[in-house]
Amino acid sequence: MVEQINAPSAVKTRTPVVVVDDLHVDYRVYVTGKRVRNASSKLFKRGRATQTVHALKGVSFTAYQNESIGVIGHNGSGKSTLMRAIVGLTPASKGAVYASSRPNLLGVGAALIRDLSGEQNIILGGLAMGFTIDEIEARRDEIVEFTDMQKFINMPMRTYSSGMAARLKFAIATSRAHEILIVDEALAVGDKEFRAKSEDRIREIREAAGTVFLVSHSMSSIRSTCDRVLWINEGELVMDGPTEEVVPAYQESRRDHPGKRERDRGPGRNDGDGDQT
Ligand SMILES: Nc1ncnc2c1ncn2[C@@H]1O[C@H](COP(=O)(O)OP(=O)(O)OP(=O)(O)O)[C@@H](O)[C@H]1O
Repeated sequence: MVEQINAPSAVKTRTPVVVVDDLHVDYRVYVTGKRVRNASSKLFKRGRATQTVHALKGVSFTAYQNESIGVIGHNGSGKSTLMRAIVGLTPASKGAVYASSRPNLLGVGAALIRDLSGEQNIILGGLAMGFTIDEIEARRDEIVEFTDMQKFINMPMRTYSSGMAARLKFAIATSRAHEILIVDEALAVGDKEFRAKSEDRIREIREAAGTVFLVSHSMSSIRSTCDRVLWINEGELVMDGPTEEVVPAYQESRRDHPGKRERDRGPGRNDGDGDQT
């Protein structure tokens, strides 16, 4: 599927890789201990009532090959839900997601084992991503070098800090070429130097004809990595456009609502107000 875009001097072609069409996601949450009416006996009895959280309310956009798309919005706005729906981990209540190939949510986390060493986890994570032992062996040195944890690579992962574990996870997951890669806050726990390296790698993936979604509260990461930004607010896509337009509009809205800035502050996160690391 190729969309033709008319330009004044030439006809440019862009290849859509993800189409999100009027996507709605509802979560049903049990409210424990709430009294619900028993219809047959007309008596009240203790039971479990459900409440619906309408996390996404009709989001639509098209992502194209070679784009690096930032996804921003304050806590609980629906960013992760959108990413999980794109990958297929969270079902749509209404609407649909179409993708030209299977999108990958960064994280071989589920495959990694805390009692194994970093080295053993590289093999395990590589196998989980479909590499053969020979292919893993060929990438091993580059993965270790990327983590910059040569001294710790034979120690059990349970001895790693959250930042070290995130480095290893990022290095393993991005050792493979991805057509559609989703990075959800993976950079938040890294230090400044690692974040810069990770951002370079995201750019490399994009240059190799990949499409990258980066969910982040760090406007500096978004600015240095993304050419387009989706701003999600209360489950709705409020703005979709060039980074240099969407980020200032988002920051301006937060200046008007300082309470949101406090809510978004969390460990390792930036609140989008500036270019902190
Ligand atoms: N598994 C779940 N069950 C019920 N409600 C959920 C679940 N996951 C998310 N929600 C709700 O859906 C809404 C959107 O959450 P989501 O995690 O997508 O937000 P987010 O923008 O990624 O937030 P953050 O920036 O804090 O990571 C929130 O109201 C949240 O409470």
